[in-house]
Amino acid sequence: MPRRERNKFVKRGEIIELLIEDYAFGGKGIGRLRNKYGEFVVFVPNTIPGQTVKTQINKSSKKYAEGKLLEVIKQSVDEVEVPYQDIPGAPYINLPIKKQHAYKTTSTLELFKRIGKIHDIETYFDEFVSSPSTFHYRNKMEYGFSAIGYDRIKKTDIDAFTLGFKRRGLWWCGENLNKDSGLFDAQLEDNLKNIRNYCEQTGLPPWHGPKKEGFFRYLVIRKSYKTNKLLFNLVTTSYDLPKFNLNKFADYLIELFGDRIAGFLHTINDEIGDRTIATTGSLNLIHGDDKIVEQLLDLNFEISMKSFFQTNPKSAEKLYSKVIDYALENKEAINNTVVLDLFCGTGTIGQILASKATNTKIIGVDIVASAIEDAKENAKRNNIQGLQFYAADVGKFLSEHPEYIGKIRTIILDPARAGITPKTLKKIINLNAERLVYVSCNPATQARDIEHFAAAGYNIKKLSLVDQFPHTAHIETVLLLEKE
Ligand SMILES: C[S@@+](CC[C@H](N)C(=O)[O-])C[C@H]1O[C@@H](n2cnc3c(N)ncnc32)[C@H](O)[C@@H]1O
Repeated sequence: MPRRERNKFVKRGEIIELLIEDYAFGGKGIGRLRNKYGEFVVFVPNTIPGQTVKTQINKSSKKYAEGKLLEVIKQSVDEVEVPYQDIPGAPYINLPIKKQHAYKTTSTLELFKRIGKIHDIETYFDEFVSSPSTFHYRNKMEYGFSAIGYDRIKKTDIDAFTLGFKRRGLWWCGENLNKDSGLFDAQLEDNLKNIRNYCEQTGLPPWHGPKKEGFFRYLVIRKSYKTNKLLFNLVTTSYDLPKFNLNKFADYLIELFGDRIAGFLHTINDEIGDRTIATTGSLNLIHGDDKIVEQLLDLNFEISMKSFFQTNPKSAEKLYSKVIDYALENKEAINNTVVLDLFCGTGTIGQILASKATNTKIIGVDIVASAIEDAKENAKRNNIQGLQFYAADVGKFLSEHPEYIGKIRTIILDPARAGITPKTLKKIINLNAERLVYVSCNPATQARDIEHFAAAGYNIKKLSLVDQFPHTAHIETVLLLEKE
């Protein structure tokens, strides 16, 4: 085995105090250790420049180290108080939104320089698109039950009945959400403690992570901003189910939320994996409807518990508008042509584009069959013509349809976080389209792919950043690429 090179500053496992001086892409705070040998960088995820933190080093190489955040010893002068319960999913909630935007912009542009080798990326920077709502923007939340809690004063695990989120970095340990986190629905989250009390009083056990046993597992809620309705899904194991009255629980939810309840579903998940939806097991409707309706740019979308839908619909409207603007910039390359919408999910982009273009045929491709079913249903409901959807792997689809080579002028790409595989990327390049609109939820993989597109003659024309998830490190990017 090759010998791991050591540095002269810090060892794995060591606990140190560190001043965070800078921000790197993906929400990593940068601290620096200095001694007679020079300067050494330590990354600490989920920290803010100006904070002094206690961190435990979990990666250490010759060039840099990375630590896990244990405690914020001193806050940054930039931090402000907010009236919400702090949760691991919103590490930057105390940082004013303008500062968050500035960190996201500089760190993303830096990434395009470093990974994508686009050293003049600023020249193509179009705009930073803010989320219309800074708080209460999410339309879905998954809360977990846990038999292990955490005593913040004694700093130790305790036996408990918790409903909320995992404690940051401790997969086995839950923490109660006792009030609004500022991200989802305030009424729902202010009532979560009542739901927890109701469940605890049944005497049935919450899930015990290490033992992989228990009855209550998750409570998943979807919200429609169009109708203000809530769709509930309680996930439990099956063994104690005869002791739990699902209809009575539905009545309790109605007592709490009245006619805001769209429906209540129950999922049986006996698998030990940490997922809400089991591959085996069942999803049963106990009360009301199994879907909610959401509106995006005047189109209606029916969303079931399982289907993918953008988590911040108001910001998704802005994201999609940007994609459509870039696509329609050259109308000649859209109207009366065939456009490929690759990695199309529930087909939202294709539907919006078809409704705004003239005589355009849009072919949507996604690997998830249920997303394609939803895409077809939604297109029918919105009465949009000219769309064809295929459930297939994009690479395989392109191999099976050589007739598109040289015939496509515009392609929309919106892959998952992993980006585009090298083989599929080659096939996309092979289509020889004039223009690509590439949307990404992970600019690191997008920047990697851009280097290949650039080598094939595609130049960046415009780049926009869209803030779909305020208070997190996530950022979505939209790129317009054109062939020389
Ligand atoms: C970011 S989502 C796209 C969302 C979509 N544009 C929308 O607005 O609904 C990425 C999509 O890529 C799909 N996907 C992942 N790997 C794929 C593959 N190899 N072939 C086709 N689709 C794939 C996923 O199922 C997912 O729906």
